[in-house]
Amino acid sequence: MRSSGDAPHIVVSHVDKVFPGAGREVVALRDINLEIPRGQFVCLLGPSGCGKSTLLNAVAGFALPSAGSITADGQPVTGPGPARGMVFQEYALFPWMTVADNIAFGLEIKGQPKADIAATVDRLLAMLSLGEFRHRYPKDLSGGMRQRVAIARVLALDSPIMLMDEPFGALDALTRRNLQDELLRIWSELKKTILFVTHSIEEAIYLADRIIVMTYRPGTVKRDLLVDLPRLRDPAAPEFNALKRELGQLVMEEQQRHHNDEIRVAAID
Ligand SMILES: Nc1ncnc2c1ncn2[C@@H]1O[C@H](COP(=O)(O)OP(=O)(O)OP(=O)(O)O)[C@@H](O)[C@H]1O
Repeated sequence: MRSSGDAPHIVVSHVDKVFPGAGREVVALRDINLEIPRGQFVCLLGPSGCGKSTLLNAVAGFALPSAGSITADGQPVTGPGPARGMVFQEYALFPWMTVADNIAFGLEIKGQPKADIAATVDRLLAMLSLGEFRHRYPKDLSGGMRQRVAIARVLALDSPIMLMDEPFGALDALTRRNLQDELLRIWSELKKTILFVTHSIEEAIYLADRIIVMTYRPGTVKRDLLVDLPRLRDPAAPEFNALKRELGQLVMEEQQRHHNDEIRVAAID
């Protein structure tokens, strides 16, 4: 028998998600089955519209599946819960709160003692190199700094699972790489399970233990592959490039289907 430590941390079982539409419904997900072990870094990869965010939101509990089931940290997902922290592309910070207060917010809601909250905030400010910015407001920060605060805010809650929806999509290339490296450092230190949405093939190969390539409408698992390259990975290395070519082909096929679908819909309208 397996101990709970060996049980998959996230289980997605026969999940469908159908959005009703005027005239035509959208099958965003069809029969998704995934078992994600504790501590694995998984990227969901695919072109726009293939259901990556829909799947992430289903695991988060924001939008439940039309059919099938999801368990996370051993519990059925029936809504958002403390085991699953979410980082969005749009930083989702409170603009009227300082950096430190944004990080402290969730802990205050939980009613933690003030001294514990202060200690956690100090630790996270240091971990994400935000010490100098603790009294600043989000509007006075760069996009990269805001995203550091968003990550710190989720880490404050100590969720074993981090769900990340294109968190670095709006950042310039250098800031993005910098935050990818920070995330890898934090992940290896804190041993979180991460489900990370991206449409960047390079980002997926740079970060993930495992890449799930999704198909466009209906969203299904097209390829589920393990990335067996040592970290930190070198995007110029031949093995990295070989994988990039292989995944590029898969993603392009789905992009083409997306394109054809748009032409078909435009012709009907
Ligand atoms: N609330 C909704 N109502 C109707 N259709 C929706 C809704 N949310 C998503 N969809 C549709 O479901 C499909 C999957 O969308 P989803 O946002 O999950 O894709 P994605 O892969 O995350 O794309 P992107 O990278 O553009 O965010 C799309 O065709 C989208 O139009």
